[in-house]
Amino acid sequence: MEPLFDVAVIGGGSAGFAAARTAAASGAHTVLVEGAERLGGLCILAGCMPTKALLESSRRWQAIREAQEFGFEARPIRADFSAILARAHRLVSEFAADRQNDLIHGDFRLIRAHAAFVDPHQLALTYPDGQQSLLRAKTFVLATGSRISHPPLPELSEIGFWDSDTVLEKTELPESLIVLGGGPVATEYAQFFARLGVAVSMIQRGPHLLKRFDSDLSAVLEEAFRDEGIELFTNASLVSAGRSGEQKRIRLVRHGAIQELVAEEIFLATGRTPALERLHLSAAGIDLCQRAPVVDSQMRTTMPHIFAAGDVVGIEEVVHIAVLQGEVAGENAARQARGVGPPFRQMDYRLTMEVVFTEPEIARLGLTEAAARQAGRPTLVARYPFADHGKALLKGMTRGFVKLLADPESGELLGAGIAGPEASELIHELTALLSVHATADDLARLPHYHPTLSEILTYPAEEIARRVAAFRSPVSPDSESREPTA
Ligand SMILES: Cc1cc2nc3c(=O)[nH]c(=O)nc-3n(C[C@H](O)[C@H](O)[C@H](O)COP(=O)(O)OP(=O)(O)OC[C@H]3O[C@@H](n4cnc5c(N)ncnc54)[C@H](O)[C@@H]3O)c2cc1C
Ligand SMILES: NC(=O)c1ccc[n+]([C@@H]2O[C@H](COP(=O)([O-])OP(=O)(O)OC[C@H]3O[C@@H](n4cnc5c(N)ncnc54)[C@H](O)[C@@H]3O)[C@@H](O)[C@H]2O)c1
Repeated sequence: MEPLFDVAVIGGGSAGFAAARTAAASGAHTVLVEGAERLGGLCILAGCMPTKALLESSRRWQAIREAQEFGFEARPIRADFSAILARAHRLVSEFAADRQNDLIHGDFRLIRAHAAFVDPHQLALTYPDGQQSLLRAKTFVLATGSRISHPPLPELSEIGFWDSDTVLEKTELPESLIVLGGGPVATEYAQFFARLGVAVSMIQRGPHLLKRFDSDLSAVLEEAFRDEGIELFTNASLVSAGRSGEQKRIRLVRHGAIQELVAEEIFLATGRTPALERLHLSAAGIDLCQRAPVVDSQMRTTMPHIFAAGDVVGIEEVVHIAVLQGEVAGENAARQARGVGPPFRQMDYRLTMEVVFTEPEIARLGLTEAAARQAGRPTLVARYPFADHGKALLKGMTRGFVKLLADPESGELLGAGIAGPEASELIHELTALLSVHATADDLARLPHYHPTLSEILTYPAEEIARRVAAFRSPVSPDSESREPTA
C-alpha cells in the first residue's frame, strides 16, 4: 500500500502534468500516475507536434510550387513521405524527452502504472509487469485525455482505415484518400496529403468544415481546398463502406441522392471521445454527461474531492485549455486536501481560442457571431480583407479576412475571427487586448509597424470605433478616420 497522498493525478499529458506541477507547487504531497508505455501525452506524441511538423513540410512543397510568382523557375520535386515522417518523429522524440525529464524530475512522484478506481478514495494500480497495489489520496484529478471515436460505420473496422494515430507509422503515400469528417484533424491532414499529390475527397456531415467556427471563416477554407483540388462533400450522411477490388468504397447520401466514392485509402477523423475505459469510474461515483465527467467552473466533478481536466471533460479539446483546466484543478485539489478552503480558483472560457493550421490558417477567439446570435446578444461586427492589405499583397497571401466583434455601446472587443496568413500568430494580439477589456478604439490607436500583417487589425477596429462614436454622438467623427495603408 502506497502512503496517503494529498493529490493523485491520473494521466500525464498536458492537463495532468499542469495539475501535478501546480498541486506540488502549492505544497501538496502529489503523485502522478501515467499508464502509457511512452511518456509525452497526445499533443507531443500524436497530436499538435507531429501534425505541425508534417504541415511545415507540405507548406514548403507548396511554396516551391508557387515559386514562379516570386520570380523563380522551380523544377518538379518529389515528396519523400518516409523522410517527411522521419523529421516529424525526430522532433517528437526531442519534445517527448523534455516532457519525460519534467515528469521524472518534477516536485511530485511519478508512478508508471494503469489506474482504476476501487472506491471514491482509492485507486488500484497495475504496473507494466502485472503487479498491483493500492493508492489512497485525499483528492484526485482525472486527466486521462481522449481517444479516437469508434468508426461511424462498423464495416470500416473490417476493411481497415488510417487515423491520426496510425498515420504516423505508415511508409507509403496512397494515390487517393477519402477523409471522413471536417474538423481540425480532417482539414489539417486533408491538405497535407493533397499537397503531396494524393487525390483527396472529404465527407463532412454538417453544412461546413470546422463546425465550431463561423461559417464565413469556414467558407474561406472551403474555397481554398476546392482550388487545391480537394473534393468536398458537405451535408453528407455515411451509408456504407466496403471494398471495390483493390480499392475501398464509401456510399453516402447527399441532398437525397446516393453517391459512391472510391479511393485507395480511408482516413477516419470524425472526432474523439473521453478516455474512461478501464478506469472503473462507476466505483468513484461521479456523474457523466455525454460520456464525459460533469464538472463545475472549479473543475470539480459531482464528487467534491475528485476534479477533472483536459480532453476527458470534452469542453474544448485544445492544449491551452487542457493546461488551464489542469492548473485550476491542481490548485483547487491541493487547497482542499490541505484544508486551505475557499476561495477556489475558477475557469474562465472568455479568452478561448481555436486555431487550425491549414493554409490559410483559421483562428477564432472569444465570442463568435453564431454564439452571439444564439444568445440574442447585440454586437458590432467589422471585417477587413487581406486582398486589400499591403503586407498580404507583398507576401502573395491575399485569401481571407479578419473580423472583430464588439459591444455596440462600449466598443469593448468581445471576439475575433481570422482566416488568412499567420492567423495563429495574429490572434494573440487580440487575446492580449480582450484580456484587459480593451475597446476597438484602444486597438485603432495602438501603433502598428508598417508594413506588417498585424496592422490589418486596426482597420476593422477603426470601423467599429467610428460606429460606436456615431452611436454616442450625433457629430460624425468620420473626418478623423485613417485610410488603410497599402
Ligand atoms: C491530430 C491532432 C492534432 C492536434 N493538434 C492540436 C494543436 O495544434 N493545438 C492544440 O491546442 N491542440 C491540438 N490537439 C488537441 C490536443 O492534443 C489535446 O487537446 C491535448 O493533448 C489533451 O491533453 P490531455 O492532457 O487532456 O490528454 P492526453 O495528452 O491524452 O493525456 C492523457 C494521459 O492519460 C493517460 N491515461 C489514460 N488513462 C489512464 C489510466 N487509467 N491510468 C493512467 N494513465 C492513464 C494516457 O496514457 C495519457 O498519457 C490535437 C489533437 C489531435 C488528435
Ligand atoms: N489545430 C488544432 O488545434 C487541432 C488540430 C487537430 C485536432 N484538434 C482537436 O482535437 C479534437 C478532435 O478533432 P477532430 O477533428 O477529430 O474532431 P471534431 O469533433 O472537431 O470534428 C469532427 C468532425 O467530423 C464530423 N463528423 C462526425 N461524424 C461524422 C460522420 N458520421 N460523417 C461525416 N462527418 C462526421 C463532425 O461534423 C465534425 O465536423 C478537436 O476537439 C480539436 O479541437 C485541434
